Amino acid sequence: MASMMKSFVDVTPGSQFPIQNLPYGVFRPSAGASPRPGVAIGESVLDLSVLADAGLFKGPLLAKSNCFSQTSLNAFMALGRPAWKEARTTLQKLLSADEPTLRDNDTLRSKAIIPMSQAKMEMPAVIGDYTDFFSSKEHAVNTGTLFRGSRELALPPNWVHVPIGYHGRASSVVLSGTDITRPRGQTSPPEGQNGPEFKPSALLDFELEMAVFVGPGNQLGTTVSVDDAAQHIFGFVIMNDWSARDIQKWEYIPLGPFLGKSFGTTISPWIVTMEALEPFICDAPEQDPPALPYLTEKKRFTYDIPLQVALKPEGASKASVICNSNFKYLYWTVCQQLAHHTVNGCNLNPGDLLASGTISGPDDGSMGSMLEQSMGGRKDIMLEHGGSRKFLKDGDEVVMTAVCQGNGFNVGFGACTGKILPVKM
Ligand SMILES: O=C(O)/C=C/C(=O)CC(=O)CC(=O)O
Ligand SMILES: [Ca+2]
Ligand SMILES: [Mg+2]
Repeated sequence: MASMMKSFVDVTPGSQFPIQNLPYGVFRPSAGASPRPGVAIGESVLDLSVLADAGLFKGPLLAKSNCFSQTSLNAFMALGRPAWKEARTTLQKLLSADEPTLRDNDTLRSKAIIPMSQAKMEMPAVIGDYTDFFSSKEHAVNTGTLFRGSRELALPPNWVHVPIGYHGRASSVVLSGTDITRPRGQTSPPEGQNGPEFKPSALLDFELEMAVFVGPGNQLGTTVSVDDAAQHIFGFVIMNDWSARDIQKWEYIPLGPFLGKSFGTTISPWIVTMEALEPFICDAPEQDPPALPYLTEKKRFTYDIPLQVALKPEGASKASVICNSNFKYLYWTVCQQLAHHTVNGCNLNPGDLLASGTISGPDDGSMGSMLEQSMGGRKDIMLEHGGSRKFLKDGDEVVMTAVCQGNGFNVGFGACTGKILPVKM
């Protein structure tokens, strides 16, 4: 049984990275070394390039592949689920407590397994294109009310039929830990003035999201059906879609978000695979009205992934939790998003990033942005360890985490963090 599996590598009870997880990332074992693929195990990183060099991927799909000698995971992503399953089987065997190959080979083991504290994480993939959806009904109603007035007009009439999204900016997707500079830009005319202002954003916000990396893509002019969509998804990361609400509000009609969101988007470094998430499959919300046939799944499912956001002001010793949400709340599933993205023949490529949209839940504690929590800046968000906020201040660090609680083990995502730097002169 998967839950009974144990590794010879030290994994403390409650670790986010037991042998049941094995998320993929790209890291440098030392500052001067080249980036290479690895998996997280306990407090360590297993170097897949070392295993590949030692000829330890012996299965039919990976024995001759050079995908683990690359500086990104794109080539591995492109191989598809049978190769991903082969890799997982090989890695779980090599890492298991009763398998001597790596466990008893001191030279190989010390080369292949390094402390995570020593590893410098890099972007896991070259992201060609990044799309952000808008799939939480709670978030859509909350922001719609704040941006457009009444709760009745909040949800656009297309929302329950179309998984709405916008094309984001891939160049500014950055890895967890990267500082984010407060953007400046145009904002609405202040009371009594008729021209816009140009100033540092005063309404800087986070958006709690998850995103999937696309595996095998599709040719331009072809589609991926909703029931095949899962075969095109490699795995999940946590994502923070930083948003400057004052810039966004002035610019977004009629073409959607532009500079209010393209100044930085942060992802967590470890990609948790669909295989690792299997124990956390659950029902997705029922859809009313029913979706069009091309969006109707034979078996509709999503994942139970508890999410948390904490805010740590500059100099504070502790971060204050300000949101507890869950991936399972989303109305549109990742399979519906991916099928919709390709239904016009648009091609997806390995390494493309599809983000869920802000994940808000049904109660006050589960709102995935400060815009919602502060009711558009009308209410203070109290920080449990002191202070309050309406929007982000310079020096604030936002820490997003996600841990699935399994039967005797956890499957975690690590953290997606970023700190706000003052606007640059
Ligand atoms: O309601 C709006 O007009 C805007 C909403 C957003 O800013 C959300 C967006 O980026 C999509 C999402 O994260 O759900
Ligand atoms: Ca977003
Ligand atoms: Mg963004």
